[in-house]
Amino acid sequence: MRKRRELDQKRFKISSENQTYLVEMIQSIKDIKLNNAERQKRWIWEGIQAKLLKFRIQSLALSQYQSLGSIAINQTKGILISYFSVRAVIDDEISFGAMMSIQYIVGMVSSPVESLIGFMQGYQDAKISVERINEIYEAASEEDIEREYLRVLPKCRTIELRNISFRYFGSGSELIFDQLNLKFYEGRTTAIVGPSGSGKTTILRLLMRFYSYESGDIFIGNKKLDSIDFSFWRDSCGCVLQENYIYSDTILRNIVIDDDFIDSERLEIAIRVSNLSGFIDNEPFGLNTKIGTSGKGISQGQRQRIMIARAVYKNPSYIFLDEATSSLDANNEKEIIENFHKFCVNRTVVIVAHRLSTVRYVDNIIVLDKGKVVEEGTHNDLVSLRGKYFELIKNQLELCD
Ligand SMILES: Nc1ncnc2c1ncn2[C@@H]1O[C@H](COP(=O)(O)OP(=O)(O)OP(=O)(O)O)[C@@H](O)[C@H]1O
Repeated sequence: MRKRRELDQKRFKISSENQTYLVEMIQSIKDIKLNNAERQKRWIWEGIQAKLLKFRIQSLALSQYQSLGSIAINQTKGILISYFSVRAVIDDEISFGAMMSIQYIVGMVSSPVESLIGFMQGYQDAKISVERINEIYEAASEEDIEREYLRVLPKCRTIELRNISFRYFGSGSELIFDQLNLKFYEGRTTAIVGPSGSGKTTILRLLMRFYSYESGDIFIGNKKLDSIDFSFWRDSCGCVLQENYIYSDTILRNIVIDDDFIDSERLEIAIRVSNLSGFIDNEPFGLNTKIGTSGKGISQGQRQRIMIARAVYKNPSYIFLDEATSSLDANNEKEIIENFHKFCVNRTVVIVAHRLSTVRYVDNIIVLDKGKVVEEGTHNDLVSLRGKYFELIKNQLELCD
């Protein structure tokens, strides 16, 4: 059993590696062609297949040993019983007829014994599978089930990060934030700007509670974010992240993800704000047009607009946008930003952006560098400061002037 479990664990690991690799290959097929990397990638794939084959042979050998063992036990038992019953006949202890009866009974019993051994093997396999499924069932929940969580937002909706220290698991010992302090004021739009890798997206991920921080706290008004129910909090947030996913479903079901009942008023607002009506009207099935892997292909700009509509449909109190308009053409971007400004009144909004067009008119800009706040203020304040913000956007300013 122990050997079987060990083999199964190894096979599971290598099968997962195989699957991850295949998914990555399918997703990056154009890039592989572009870089003429077919041969190199195929070698890696063949290496994984060879490892898989090795484990398959090992588990096949183990099954053979087990069934050989059961045959050997069965045959030895038959030989021993024949031997002793023959000896008993020779010693005149039993009659020849009795010996024949014993042989007959033993023959009748051996088939159920073989089935029992087969059953034991099947039972071991089933037990290993159940153990693996249980690992998922028994995985700790995001929330502590013993604790009571708030299902109402505090009156004050300002978000405050106090002394947050955070590092990604497995990325060495490097802290992404060391005692970071930040405020996103209620009812205002704050933009986070900064060089690539400065930690902008990570802040949004922490706000969405995808990761836990090492120390410090995030406050919503006077309540710790930790004390608010996870799903309630995520329901209160409309989020457009770079990792958002388009499902293989209709446009409608990509905007309205989890509601059985579709609120037509909210849907209309979502389509209007994200400027999607032209795109939807041009499709023969309108909102019911299938998109995603098994549907109609969509452009990056259309994808972003669907994500914006998804966030708006939730009618959230908080909006977090990560480069949400980076793939839009200038006209679409302008219209969507204007629509969004109207929609965001009285909502707390955090925008991560590189484009000046997105951050220029926000209430507050936070400039992040290597996980630290280096400047903060309005666009005009920061431009006249001629510091880091100015450095970041000066090329775009020249284009605008
Ligand atoms: N999933 C992850 N695992 C490990 N490290 C990560 C992960 N995501 C980001 N990082 C690291 O965290 C740091 C901050 O990354 P983040 O994506 O927050 O930066 P960013 O300012 O949003 O960058 P960009 O403008 O390029 O999107 C980077 O050094 C990056 O290498």
